[in-house]
Amino acid sequence: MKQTNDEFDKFHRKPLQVKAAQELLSVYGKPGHTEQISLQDSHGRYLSEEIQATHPFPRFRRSGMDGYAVRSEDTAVCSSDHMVWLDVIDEIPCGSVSDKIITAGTTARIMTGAEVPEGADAVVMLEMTEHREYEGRTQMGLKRMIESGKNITPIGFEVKEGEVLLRPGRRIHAGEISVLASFGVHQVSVYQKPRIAIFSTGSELLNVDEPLQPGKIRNSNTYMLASQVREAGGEPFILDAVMDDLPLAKAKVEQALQEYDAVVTSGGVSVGDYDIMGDFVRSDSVEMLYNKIAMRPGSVTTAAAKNGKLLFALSGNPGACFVGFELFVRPFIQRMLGSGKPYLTEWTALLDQDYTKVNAFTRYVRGRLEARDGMLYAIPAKVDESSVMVTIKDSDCLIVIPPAKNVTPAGEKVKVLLLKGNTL
Ligand SMILES: Nc1nc2c(c(=O)[nH]1)N[C@H]1C(S)=C(S)[C@@H](COP(=O)(O)OP(=O)(O)OC[C@H]3O[C@@H](n4cnc5c(N)ncnc54)[C@H](O)[C@@H]3O)O[C@H]1N2
Ligand code: MOO
Ligand SMILES: [Mg+2]
Repeated sequence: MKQTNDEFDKFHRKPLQVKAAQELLSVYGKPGHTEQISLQDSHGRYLSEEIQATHPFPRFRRSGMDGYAVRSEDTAVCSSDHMVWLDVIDEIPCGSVSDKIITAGTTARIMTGAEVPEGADAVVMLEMTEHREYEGRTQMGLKRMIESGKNITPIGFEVKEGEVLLRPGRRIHAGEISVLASFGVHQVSVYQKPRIAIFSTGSELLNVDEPLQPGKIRNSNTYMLASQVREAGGEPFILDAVMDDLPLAKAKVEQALQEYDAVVTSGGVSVGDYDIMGDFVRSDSVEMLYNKIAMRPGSVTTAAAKNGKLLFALSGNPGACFVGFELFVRPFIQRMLGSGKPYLTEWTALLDQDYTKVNAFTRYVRGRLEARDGMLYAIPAKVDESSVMVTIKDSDCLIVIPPAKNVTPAGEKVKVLLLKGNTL
């Protein structure tokens, strides 16, 4: 399905479907190098090793309550008018192991989390018991029958020995950290963060710390992309923006392609006189993969390869730049991190209101998800033009509107791609 450079010119581009373009890219970005880091530093990183349970968890019969370890059969005759008294033969704080065996007529005081002593098969809550000193012995009294197993967490209740707990490519969050800590994995093997070079093209761009000048704007795409790279699990390297100057951009991209795992640029991919990235990918310097996608925003989203590395030349329009990253760059980064699910998670929702724009291409409309009356609604942003920046921040999904000649009505089932909380 790959197209050659000659099949394209600036104005006659052959649009690829999003899926086809994603497939074309999918041969790039194999899981990369790994490194060992400390458990404390592993939050947000991607595991590169399989974690198996080296022991059952819990590893011993664990008391779930502060109370008394008993033999349930000793309590069989308990009732509201018959108190059974048991001799207290030990006290077991958490972290200690009793060397006593609970035999008929005896019990041991035990704390939550402590190992239940041999002989006992249940734990009685402290609040259910009474106490006395009787003929020089400390005794616990009980009026309720306790069934076997009560308040004891059995060995291996959570995890059996040898069970696979985490697989390579799993992003490490609080729950994973807890597993790693529990099994003593203090040095964690993770994939190195893919190193992604980012730069914007455009003579109109000012640095964020520069005062505004007539006709110019501050460069927001570079920082937005850097943030998206981080979110996707990569490490962004922000290079200085370049003016609309082809030789300059060419030198910069070629250099960056050697030094980084991939290069992401924004701007200059349309048909304008100064759209130099479009000219660059058509040059012999790189192998163009596509320069038109059947989608909106970002129809001019472009990609090229050189020596097995990828250049993602995204549109300069902020909305198109954002979507282009999520659909094409993010999966590449995710693949390098061993992720089995590199693409945004897809759900189905009901369109909250009529979507009136029509198009021959599939639209990825920024929007918000809301749950009402047990149904999930997708609410398109009020303004979703490709050139609009400010509503990106209010979006937690992309609503997929297939090519439509007419209004897409409220209540229609639509696919939504989750932008947040998409990690498992
Ligand atoms: N005659 C045509 N004109 C345009 C077409 C077309 O098909 N025929 N397509 C339009 C569409 S759709 C898009 S999308 C844009 C794509 O533009 P480029 O990718 O070439 O991007 P630029 O021309 O460089 O910039 C577009 C827009 O974005 C602003 N921009 C650029 N870089 C940044 C940045 N780093 N931070 C913030 N904003 C940025 C730039 O100032 C422009 O306003 O082309 C349409 N035109
Ligand atoms: O590339 Mo433009 O963003 O399709 O609208
Ligand atoms: Mg342009």
